[in-house]
Amino acid sequence: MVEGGLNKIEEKDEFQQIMELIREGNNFLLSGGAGSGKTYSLVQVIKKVIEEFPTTKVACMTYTNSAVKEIEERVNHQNLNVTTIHDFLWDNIKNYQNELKKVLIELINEDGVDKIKLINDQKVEPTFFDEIEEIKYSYQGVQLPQGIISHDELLIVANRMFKNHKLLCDIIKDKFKFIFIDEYQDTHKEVVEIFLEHLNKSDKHNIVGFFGDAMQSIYDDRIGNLDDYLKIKVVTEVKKIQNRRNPKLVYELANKLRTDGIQQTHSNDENAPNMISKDEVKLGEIKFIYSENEDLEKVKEYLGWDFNDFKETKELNLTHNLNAIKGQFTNLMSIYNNDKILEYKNLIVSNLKSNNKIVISEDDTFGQVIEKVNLPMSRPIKEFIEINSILFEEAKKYKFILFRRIYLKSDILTDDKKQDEEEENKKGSKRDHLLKHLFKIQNNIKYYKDGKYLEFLKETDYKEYLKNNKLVFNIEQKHILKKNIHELVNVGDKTIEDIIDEAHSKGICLKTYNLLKFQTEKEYAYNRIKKIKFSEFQNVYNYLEGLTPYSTQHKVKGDEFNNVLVILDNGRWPNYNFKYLFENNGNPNVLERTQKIFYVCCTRAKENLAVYYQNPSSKVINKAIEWFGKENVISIEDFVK
Ligand SMILES: Nc1ncnc2c1ncn2[C@@H]1O[C@H](COP(=O)(O)OP(=O)(O)OP(=O)(O)O)[C@@H](O)[C@H]1O
Repeated sequence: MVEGGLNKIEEKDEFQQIMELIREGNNFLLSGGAGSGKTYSLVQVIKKVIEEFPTTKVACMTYTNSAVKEIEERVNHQNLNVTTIHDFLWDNIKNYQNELKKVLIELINEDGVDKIKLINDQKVEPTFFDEIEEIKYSYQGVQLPQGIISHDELLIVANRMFKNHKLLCDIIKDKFKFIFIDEYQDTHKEVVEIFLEHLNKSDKHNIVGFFGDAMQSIYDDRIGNLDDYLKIKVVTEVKKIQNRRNPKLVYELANKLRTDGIQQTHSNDENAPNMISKDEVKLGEIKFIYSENEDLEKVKEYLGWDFNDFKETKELNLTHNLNAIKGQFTNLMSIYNNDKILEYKNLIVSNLKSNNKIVISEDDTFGQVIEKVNLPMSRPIKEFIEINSILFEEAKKYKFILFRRIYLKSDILTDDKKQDEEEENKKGSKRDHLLKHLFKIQNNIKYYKDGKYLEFLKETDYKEYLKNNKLVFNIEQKHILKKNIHELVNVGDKTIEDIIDEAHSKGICLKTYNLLKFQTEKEYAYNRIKKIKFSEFQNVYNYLEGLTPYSTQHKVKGDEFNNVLVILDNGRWPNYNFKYLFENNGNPNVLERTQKIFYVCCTRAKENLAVYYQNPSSKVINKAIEWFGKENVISIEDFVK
């Protein structure tokens, strides 16, 4: 009887199986290899649920704001609420300020919650936040004493809020009968715990659905898989086996790379992008190209792809640093990523957190704190300071209470989540106020250059500028605006500071309060950044807007392109090692991480895939022959000959 029932389920396609689980009131997990059409299924399920349960609301959480936008556009229904996970959690707890304050105090005072700690691990009274009007959420560094929590803290706080408060669980279950989570494998453990454990406190009923692929879990501190929950049958798994994106050679290679045994086949759906007809799948191309020396240009020549067609042709490097060299923004990258004075400051800050004997006063400069803490410098820090002695002298003069809050990290520079102004202001944006301002200037320039005059008029502050100067927007002003933007567009060798000043004085992009705040509170960082040429910032802009052929291997998850070139260079990142991957050895964590990122990269290709390895061992070449086939393993030196 049971067997018969199971067979019946297996005959149904994944969509039908999920709908059946939903109707029976079960949580589900749709897992499937790359290109199996999980996003497509997610949209299909949302549409069906909205149709079948028209009086209920559906919450759908996904990773990036661009994914949010895509799903919203594809479904476009008032009963659907699509957000990032962080925004969803914050929206659902932010109105319970008293409880938020209590939970924060509980966490500050609790041992073992390292992420939520005050300086010197100071413990606090229950009244600690009484003076603060409201707890806020912002990406810009933790400022716990002011009641501001950031990205990572939010997850811990939200988790505790739901754990402590059954009422909150009741409210959310009442509000959303369906909660769907896309790319579940990259979700933090705290989030899964909320939905699969804490919500059970409430007797109300709702359904949680997860979509994703354990093989594509490429971030370390995330849940990775739902095996523990599947075992106790809190969630039922539905597998998607067919591949709709990749040509045959690519998905056959992907089958060899998977470590969990899932083997994909193509669908018989003639509308799928990888099908020529109902019965014939595209073959595609795969190549493993190697050389003894750095020969990337020759590799590209050999491939003959049009890398200017950056929408369909991508070169995937492991790190933003590698892309910064190719995309020519190394100066900005090194300020955001490699300021050893700030690194030293961070070490001092964490030292202070664990050492309550040193007393810091409000007037202390960074220089005075250095003397009080007397923390030895590592060699790279010493060397950096030797080369940048003037910068170090400047840094030492800043008040420590402000200087300690300066936070530069490559993530801030390379965050591509925000694409339009409305999104810019959303919580969760990693960009600092200076970068936001620079993006606004460059949007103006780009709209004008691309002939998008309506967008330009919407973006520019010119009307506000005229109002401030008691002028009206007449024909004469239109001419002046045209002249102004025309001049601004030619950035030449002007610095970031020159362009900020010029855009302001010409009324194109007025300096905001937030910019001024950055300039004064983060003067040290601003003084460094302002000297860089604006054209270098434009390179960053183009890179982040996808207007270059370069991308990181992590960033392309979920995307697809006709031609994909994967560069197998570890970029001095010890977490990854492509040699281990091909030789199947080395540190198991590094190996697993590399296997996953390589799987993600290879499965982006809709037509042609090439990987480039410099200086491989014979063991690496043998593995390449096994995976790619002898005829597809090519020495670029042979090609040149
Ligand atoms: N039923 C379908 N009919 C036609 N095309 C489909 C169908 N399902 C998916 N596709 C197409 O197949 C491709 C892969 O789908 P999708 O991006 O949803 O896969 P995915 O499982 O999310 O992949 P990944 O895990 O690699 O991100 C897309 O181009 C999508 O539009």
